[in-house]
Amino acid sequence: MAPVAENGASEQQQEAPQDVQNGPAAAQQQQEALKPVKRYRRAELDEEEERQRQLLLEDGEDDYEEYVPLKKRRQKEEQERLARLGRVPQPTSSADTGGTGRSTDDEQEVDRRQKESLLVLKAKQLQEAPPETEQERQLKEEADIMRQVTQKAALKTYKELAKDIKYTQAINTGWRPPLKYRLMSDDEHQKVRDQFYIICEGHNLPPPIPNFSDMKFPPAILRVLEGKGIKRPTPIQMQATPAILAGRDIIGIAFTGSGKTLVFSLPMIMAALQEEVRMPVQRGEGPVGLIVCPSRELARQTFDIVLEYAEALKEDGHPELRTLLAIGGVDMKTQADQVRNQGIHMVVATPGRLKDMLTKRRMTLDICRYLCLDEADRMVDLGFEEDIREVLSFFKGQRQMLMFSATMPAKIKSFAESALVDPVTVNVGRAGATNLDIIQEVEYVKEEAKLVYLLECLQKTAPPVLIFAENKKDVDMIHEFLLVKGVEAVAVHGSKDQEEREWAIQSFKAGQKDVLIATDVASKGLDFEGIQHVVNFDMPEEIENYVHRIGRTGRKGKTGIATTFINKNQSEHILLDLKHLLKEAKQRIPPVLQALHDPMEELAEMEAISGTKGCAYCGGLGHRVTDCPKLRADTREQTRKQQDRFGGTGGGFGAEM
Ligand SMILES: Nc1ncnc2c1ncn2[C@@H]1O[C@H](COP(=O)(O)OP(=O)(O)OP(=O)(O)O)[C@@H](O)[C@H]1O
Repeated sequence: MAPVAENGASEQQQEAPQDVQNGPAAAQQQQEALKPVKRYRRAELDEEEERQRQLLLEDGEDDYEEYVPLKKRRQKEEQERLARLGRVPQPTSSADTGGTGRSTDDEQEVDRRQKESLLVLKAKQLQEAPPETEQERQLKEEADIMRQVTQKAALKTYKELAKDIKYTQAINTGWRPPLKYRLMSDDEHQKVRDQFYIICEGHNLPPPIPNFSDMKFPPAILRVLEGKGIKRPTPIQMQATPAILAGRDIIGIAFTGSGKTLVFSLPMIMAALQEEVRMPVQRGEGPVGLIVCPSRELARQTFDIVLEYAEALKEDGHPELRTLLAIGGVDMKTQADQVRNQGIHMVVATPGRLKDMLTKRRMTLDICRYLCLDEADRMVDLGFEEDIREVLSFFKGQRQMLMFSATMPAKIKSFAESALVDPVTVNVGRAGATNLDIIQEVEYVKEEAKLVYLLECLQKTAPPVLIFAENKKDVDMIHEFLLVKGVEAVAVHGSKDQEEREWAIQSFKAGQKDVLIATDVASKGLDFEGIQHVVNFDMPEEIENYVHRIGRTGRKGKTGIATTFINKNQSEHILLDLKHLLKEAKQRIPPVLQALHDPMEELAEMEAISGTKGCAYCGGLGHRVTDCPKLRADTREQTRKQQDRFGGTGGGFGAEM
């Protein structure tokens, strides 16, 4: 007897007596219903499956693939393999052989293979595979290295990490491009990008807008821009400003002097204004927007710019926007009082002081929704990564995050991407490329002849001139020498106190001093008016620093000269990087660099296959990541730090025992 369905049948049986009263047809239907519902037997199920399959095929689903058990699949594959080798495959199952059993070598081979573990099979496969070429091996090695160096904890708050909070949409600012841009097609927007060499990545790209008034800035801001002779946006401003105004997270890469500061400062001012109008910032509150810079000098410069635009807005009757400069070397109490007494809208800070103020509860990021890391890669290089991570943990909700620099090696880019929500990358020129408005001259000068030759070099152009040296000691030595020779010179480096640093920069900016001698502290982001000539008293150890140093000239479309002294004290690596930069910028390559053996010439093919030019770690064009001196130095430094943490090289747990 067929099995009875447990629920369905019994319910139908209960309802039956009422329905029988409704005539013969109904009675017959009822009889059917009264039949016990049977469970399908296996054979019937197979028939049913076959029927469904036929139906699917009739419906045009002709990509149906019959399920074949793994064992059968392996046998089939093996037969095909043997057939390819020219050996006649034998039937393998007892069914196929008519129950004669397995007798041939091939069958035994198949049997043995089926019993082999996946690991053994994989090892055999590898043995059978064609040998790896040297290029393939190196590319794999490079990929491994990059995977290791980019595997860092994501830039997120502790709460976001703990609760696995992921933001998927950009912040809604309410800003939209004017209608005429919204009516334009994507192709039309792309034409504008192509015209200005703007390379953009990301979803739903906002349009490039080639004038400031269409970005909907208030008249006060347009007036200040015009007063500074800033009439048309530069390519990075054209594309990145609308994207930021629309609330998007951004990685902005453009050559030195291309106007990146305005790209992130103006939208921050607009965000602060919007917030103040919506709900005025009270005592103890703020900031709404935050810009973090790697040096005090750069923070002050950005702060001054923000102040100027905020003042102009106030003059035009907009609410007051208060801005705080939070940098080391200045009394923290004054900075904290400003927050406590009035509340602030915007902060421009260096990472150390910012972290201090937050941990000491002198300021919160409770209402902060805008964060920009200027010279982001340099900040990570300078060891501020952990400070930034800590600062981030003070945010209470989603923030719009922006990262800018002229150099952005792949390792930083992928690290940055971990923090950004649906980001837009705006690239104008290759990251790490030099500004083409700079004439780069490289001269071989013996160490002992450098000072004398420097004096001669200063004759190349009129002041102001900037001189860079790697070491503080050299900066002091050059400074003294020039003062003795009657040159109006000032000097800046990290060991000078804050007052001295500020005075030197201000007097040089104001044109009271002709020459500024500095370590790399002054190389990133500082915007000095009309520098004609940058002299590199030595070649920096990292090629990115060279790009930033010489980028102090050739700004605002003016041409500048950069002279770099090299000699045998420089490593071949950095000289090769330099040679490639000069080549890329179509500059004269001096014979001493021409003569260098260049391994990259042999690796040109690999560059084409991998699509990565030069080193993915530091951005140098003269070597690959497998040969990167910076990576080696960073690894050494990391090991040293780890050893320190565990009690020094000879100490640690071992020493305690
Ligand atoms: N659209 C513009 N037209 C003309 N000048 C501009 C424009 N935008 C900015 N500037 C001016 O160009 C100079 C360089 O700008 P900024 O310092 O922002 O460059 P940057 O890209 O940040 O350079 P760096 O990479 O060296 O930091 C500034 O003096 C600024 O006032």
